[in-house]
Amino acid sequence: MKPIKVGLLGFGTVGTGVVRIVEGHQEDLQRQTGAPIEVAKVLVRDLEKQRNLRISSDLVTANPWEVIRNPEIDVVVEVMGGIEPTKGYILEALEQGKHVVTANKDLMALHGPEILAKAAEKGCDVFYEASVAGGIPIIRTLIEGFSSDRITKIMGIVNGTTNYILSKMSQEGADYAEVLAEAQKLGYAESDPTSDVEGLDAARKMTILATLGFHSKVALSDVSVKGISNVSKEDILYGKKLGYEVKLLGIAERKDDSISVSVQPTMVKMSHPLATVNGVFNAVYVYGEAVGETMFYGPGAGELPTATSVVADLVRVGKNMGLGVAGRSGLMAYKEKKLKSDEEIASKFYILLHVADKAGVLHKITEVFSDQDVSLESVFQQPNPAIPQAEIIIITHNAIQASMNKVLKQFETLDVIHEIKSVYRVEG
Ligand SMILES: NC(=O)C1=CN([C@@H]2O[C@H](COP(=O)(O)OP(=O)(O)OC[C@H]3O[C@@H](n4cnc5c(N)ncnc54)[C@H](OP(=O)(O)O)[C@@H]3O)[C@@H](O)[C@H]2O)C=CC1
Ligand SMILES: N[C@@H](CC=O)C(=O)O
Ligand code: NA
Repeated sequence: MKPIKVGLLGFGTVGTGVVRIVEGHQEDLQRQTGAPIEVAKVLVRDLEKQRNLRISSDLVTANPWEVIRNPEIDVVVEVMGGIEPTKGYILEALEQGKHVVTANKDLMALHGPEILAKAAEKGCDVFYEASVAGGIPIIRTLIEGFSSDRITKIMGIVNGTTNYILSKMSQEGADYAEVLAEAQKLGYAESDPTSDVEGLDAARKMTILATLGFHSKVALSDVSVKGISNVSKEDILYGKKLGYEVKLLGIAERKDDSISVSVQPTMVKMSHPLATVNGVFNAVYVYGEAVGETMFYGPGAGELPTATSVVADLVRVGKNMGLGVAGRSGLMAYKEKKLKSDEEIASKFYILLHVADKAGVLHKITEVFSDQDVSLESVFQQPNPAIPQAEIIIITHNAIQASMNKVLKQFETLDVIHEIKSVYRVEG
């Protein structure tokens, strides 16, 4: 039986996991694909690096063309990351008639349509399950499981690093910088963790999910993004007091055929299932008109969970090769895209203010809200000897962003408000 020969681009956290699973689960994989899967070549950047090799050192190269233009190789698995030179390598591999499996959300969010078009032209498969929510099979769920439904909302905790940080801050009062270093050590973070903590990694994943869920070409630039680097211990503490957990939430909604996609720290009501997702775990909540509410949960990053998705994609390629049906993974983005402006988006809001600790302050603040027709769900005030001022924590009822912006603008003119510390969207 002719083996399915695989060339790996990258042999870091995910690449090592791929080799481990291909080796450890070989018999089961072979039963499904009908042929053995063989890692034939592995590209790395630095040949001198100390590695725990599970393959013959002869297979390791620093020359990309030994993988991409190797006539023996059937499938290129891209787990090196980044946009360039990676995009060029993938396009060349497709040009050479090779199928591609990738974990690269940066690339798929920015250039997915171009890569998928090239694959369709060449009759090759491109699968990218690991690119969103590492070990959760959410991409094939959207493409296949919900092909009969109309999805109207996708809400996700789709970044493992930030969820790990926020959970440790909430549960153990841990220090932000220390937990980030831990997440890096555990192999969860991107090579530049700024894209994790500033929300860009989650925005890339939401771009992919929204494109698949709404059948419209959502661009990364359509996503409004805010990360967690300014989330304070205070926010987490006060959120808890009021019954909320702070989560970095991606929210994609379609209403009256207009789409909005955002990523931001959000107060999630503790009774909502997303509030209970902790550590490196991810979860994606999907609402379909026919199916109603669904939720998918699992590890969002890490060596073996991510590699599970990569190897599952490899099995799919192997099956398609056997059946002669490769090359049909094109992007089904057939709907015109209409974007909703941020100003029109309605939600509840959490606001933390530092104010003068004197009579009449609360009255002035509530007056501003009523001027803008924003009603309040709860207001909580306490002195804070550390500042020394008072802190006011407010949760509003549903209000559109435009009204909230006007409230915040008016707050800036009130001398009793010393600082608007935080403003977050509230869900649940
Ligand atoms: N880690 C995770 O949990 C997850 C990662 N991903 C995605 O998977 C991909 C890989 O991530 P991860 O394994 O963590 O990354 P690592 O940094 O651990 O590994 C990257 C590998 O690619 C090689 N490499 C990088 N750039 C080049 C280059 N220009 N030429 C040749 N080789 C190169 C590196 O070589 P060398 O070893 O010599 O440095 C290394 O072996 C990324 O796209 C990431 O976003 C997706 C889901 C989860
Ligand atoms: N850095 C990413 C890795 C998986 O995509 C994360 O933390 O989720
Ligand atoms: Na996935």
